[in-house]
Amino acid sequence: MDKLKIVGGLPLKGEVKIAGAKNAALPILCACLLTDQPITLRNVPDLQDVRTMLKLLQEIGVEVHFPDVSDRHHVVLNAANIKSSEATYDMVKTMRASILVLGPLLARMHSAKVSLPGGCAIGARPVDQHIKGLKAMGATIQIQSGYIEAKTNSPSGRLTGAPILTDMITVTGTENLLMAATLAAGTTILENAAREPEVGDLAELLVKMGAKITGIHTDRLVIEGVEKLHSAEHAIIADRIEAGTFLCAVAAAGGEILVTHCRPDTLDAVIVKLKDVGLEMEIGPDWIKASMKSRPKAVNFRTSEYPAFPTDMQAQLMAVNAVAVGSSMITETIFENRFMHVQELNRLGADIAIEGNTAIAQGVDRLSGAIVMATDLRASASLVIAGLAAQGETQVERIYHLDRGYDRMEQKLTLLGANIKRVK
Ligand SMILES: CC(=O)N[C@H]1[C@@H](OP(=O)(O)OP(=O)(O)OC[C@H]2O[C@@H](n3ccc(=O)[nH]c3=O)[C@H](O)[C@@H]2O)O[C@H](CO)[C@@H](O)[C@@H]1O
Ligand SMILES: C=C(OP(=O)(O)O)C(=O)O
Repeated sequence: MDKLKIVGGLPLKGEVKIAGAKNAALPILCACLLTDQPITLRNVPDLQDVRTMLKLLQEIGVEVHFPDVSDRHHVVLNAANIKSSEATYDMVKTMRASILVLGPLLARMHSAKVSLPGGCAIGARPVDQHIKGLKAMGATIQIQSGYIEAKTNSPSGRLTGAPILTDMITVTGTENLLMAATLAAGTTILENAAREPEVGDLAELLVKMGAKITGIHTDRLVIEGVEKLHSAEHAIIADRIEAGTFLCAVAAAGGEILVTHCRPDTLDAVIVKLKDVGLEMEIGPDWIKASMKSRPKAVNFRTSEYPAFPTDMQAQLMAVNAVAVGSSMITETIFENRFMHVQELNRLGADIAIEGNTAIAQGVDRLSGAIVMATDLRASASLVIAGLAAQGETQVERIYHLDRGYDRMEQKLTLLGANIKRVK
């Protein structure tokens, strides 16, 4: 298993180019299932979850073509010949986002069989709202031997548009129902829809494919179903979580970096907190110049749905608080078990205690390198940030979690002057 060795204490300096968003790429790759015509995608991040999704789509019968073999960010997908409507346990267990094939397969093929995702390190993460919404659209759904078995019932085979109000805001739930609704007969109204920029990016691609959607980027999506969707081209939106991760890295380790190819307008809540931390930022339309000349100041924050502070940035900003002047309270409201990094940060010398869904961090002068274990994707990123700020050598083990969601993180950090190496 690969690990990362980091010798910390060096300030970061240079330019870093942000990749396309994992959480937009995954649903957008699944959207190709909605049509028998090719979908051309650019700015696709080259990371493990995308490779897993492409493999799953190939198993289903999608042709995956890289027009330039040396460029994995430009992909053409063609789902003209779907041969299976199944996502197996083996695929779903490695990546929960595999559930995103359910809505499109059901809408286009009129049946689908998708393994029920289990819980994961950060929480139980049920998919009851996905199922409830598809049932409201006329699907019959049974849970059989760990699989969601879904089929449509109408004589035409199409789902039926319906009003759907989810019990909570769910990102992939909104995406699954949105994709299913594009091919349903009649109008679907998704109330309490997630407003994450990645949902908006998916909706924008669907409109390019011929879908009729209004209310994009709001919590009320109205979808008038059409009989067929068609070919389209789309560039995936920049990854706001990757950009935020590099901003936290410079806030913790010090230095001056230029973050390019990003979307600062999707990072408002993160930028507000990083300003309070003391990170100086100059912000352009698609770049952020960030410099940190002193020790960070501790900030309280609370995660919530977009546009509030994202849960996917909680662990990284906690690493900044770990080395900040003062104490902070960090409240996680989205997932019930997203503090697995606390114990590992404490192994590096941090002073963080957990009380219910709140972590209380007393900033320390310095962390000192140690062997730590990554437990999930963003926990890994927070350990890398802490390792960059720590004195001495840190080894981050189990970085397959990190590889799921970051496109070449250690190469990018090396270009910024960090001493970081992947060890096989
Ligand atoms: C691939 C992808 O885009 N992943 C993101 C997506 O995950 P994901 O879409 O899985 O997260 P959700 O927005 O669905 O989850 C939000 C909360 O709702 C609960 N819930 C959700 C659905 C459901 O049917 N029942 C239910 O109880 C979940 O357990 C969680 O507590 O949004 C999360 C919240 O911003 C992010 O951390 C993930 O990075
Ligand atoms: C939790 C995350 O991803 P996923 O939903 O794919 O597990 C994440 O990106 O931080």
